[in-house]
Amino acid sequence: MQLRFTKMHGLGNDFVVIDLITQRFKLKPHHIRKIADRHFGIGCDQVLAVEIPTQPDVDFRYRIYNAEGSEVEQCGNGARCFARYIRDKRLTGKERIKVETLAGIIELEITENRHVRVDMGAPVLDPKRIPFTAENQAADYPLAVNGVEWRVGAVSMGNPHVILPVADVDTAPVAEVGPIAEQHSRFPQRVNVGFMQVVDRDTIKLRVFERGVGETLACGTGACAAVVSGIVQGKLNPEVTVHLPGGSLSIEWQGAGQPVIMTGPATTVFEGQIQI
Ligand SMILES: N[C@H](CCC[C@H](N)C(=O)O)C(=O)O
Repeated sequence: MQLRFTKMHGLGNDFVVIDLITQRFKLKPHHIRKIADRHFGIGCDQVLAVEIPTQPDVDFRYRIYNAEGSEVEQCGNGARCFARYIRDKRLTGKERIKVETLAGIIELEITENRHVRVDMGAPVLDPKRIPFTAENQAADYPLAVNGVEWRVGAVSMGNPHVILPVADVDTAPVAEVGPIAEQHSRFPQRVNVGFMQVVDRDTIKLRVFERGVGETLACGTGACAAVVSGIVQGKLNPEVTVHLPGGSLSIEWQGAGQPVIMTGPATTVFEGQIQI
């Protein structure tokens, strides 16, 4: 079958977006792996599917698949691209759209400077719901990775994140520690691994080794999780600029029970068709 797709990225975290409303097709893991393959397919970090919602009072359903084929709960950079896609394809005339994801409903808004503002919902800090094995909820936790004891943050944005503090992201052991931490036994659903350098109370630098992908140029939910962890640890103010290798995001969190607001760009690169 020929599938129409749109290639997009959010700060270099790249996506293949497929409209499964006008194209009836059931994506299976091996399809995802072929589409995501940077040599034998199109190439991307994640595949995003646009679907009809299953819940009332929601505009669209947004399904997210990591390059390895696994379906995941949430994707921040993907959410911004999803909003841009819906707007550019004129699939809605609304300024704000409600989107159903595995992690729950998120609200997307296209701002005047073509950036996208996303209400990512409230973060989850209860270890049991991340999920993360720990006696009690804490601002940070001891975690032994490859024989080194780290003090890490653990946060879910619908998907699990562990945040490792580093003095300099440029020399952070992402390639060595990322894959080991991703599979750590205390994260039963594996985990996205963030390496966070606090520059000042309003600024961090971040690199992320993503679950099911590897290091990406940016991770939206990773940026949200890192800021939440830094605020909980008393290191950051409520509005933070997050500098990632692919660019910068604005993240805002006013505290427990409040949603995390992420604002940043979304870019369409090209359209195409793939025989699948
Ligand atoms: N790898 C993530 C999903 C994509 C998240 C990322 N691309 C973002 O922008 O949030 C996971 O397995 O939870």
